[in-house]
Amino acid sequence: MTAILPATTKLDHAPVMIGVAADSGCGKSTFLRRVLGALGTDVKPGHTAIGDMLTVICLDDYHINDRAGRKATGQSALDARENDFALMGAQIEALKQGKAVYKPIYNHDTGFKDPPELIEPNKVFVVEGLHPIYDTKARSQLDMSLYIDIVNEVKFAWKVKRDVAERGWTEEQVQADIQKRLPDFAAYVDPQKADADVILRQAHPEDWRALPYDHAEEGAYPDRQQVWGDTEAVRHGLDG
Ligand SMILES: Nc1ncnc2c1ncn2[C@@H]1O[C@H](COP(=O)(O)OP(=O)(O)O)[C@@H](O)[C@H]1O
Ligand SMILES: O=C(COP(=O)(O)O)[C@H](O)[C@H](O)COP(=O)(O)O
Repeated sequence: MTAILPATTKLDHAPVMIGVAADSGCGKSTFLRRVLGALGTDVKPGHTAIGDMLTVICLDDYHINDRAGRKATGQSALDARENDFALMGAQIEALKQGKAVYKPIYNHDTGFKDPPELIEPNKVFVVEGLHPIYDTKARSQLDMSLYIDIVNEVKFAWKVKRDVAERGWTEEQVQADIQKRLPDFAAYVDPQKADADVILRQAHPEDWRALPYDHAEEGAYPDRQQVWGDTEAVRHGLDG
């Protein structure tokens, strides 16, 4: 199957391309679901969130191996060798040029790769995941890059809660996985901060338990602004 092809949708301008990087459990998907919700456009049902003007692509789809394959290599999904940066860079470049792509899919529920899906042009693309700023080719296509930097205590609690509730793991399994992934986080994910245009941090991480967040309330959640209003944006590179 051709991975890059002419688009059926034509754009007047090149799309805006934004990268959002963070470790697992830092709230990337939650944050971007809220952005899509705030835009108020319809979102097509499917693996990738495609709204009327914004498409959010999850870069986990570029994992080379499925879960069993990673078990065989003994490498985590954070390891650069487990991610197809050549295809990721080529497809992000193609989307930026207004082309369509057949993007692979990694299915977190099954741990398998699903058949590729067609992604057509859109006005704005967000590419979110563990490594949007890691590789030069993908990074060079971005108009803006953002790194979400959440303290360990908070992100690990969020990850445990989500992976137990939504991905079928036990708390012990998630804790063990977190410990196993720590060196790869330091080697492959955290360094992207140096190249990010913007770093988002919680201003008061010690208060996180007081936040009235509940996944079940998604869609009818009254305090969205409040939660992310508690976030400090640190701008890099403006002072030279
Ligand atoms: N702003 C937030 N406030 C409170 N809890 C949050 C927030 N963002 C995310 N979470 C919690 O963290 C979990 C993981 O978030 P998610 O968006 O899936 O992370 P990522 O996509 O970075 O792996 C969510 O299921 C939710 O329980
Ligand atoms: O860490 C991530 C992304 O996580 P997130 O979606 O939380 O950002 C990897 O995609 C999974 O570890 C894949 O491995 P598995 O599916 O075996 O856990």
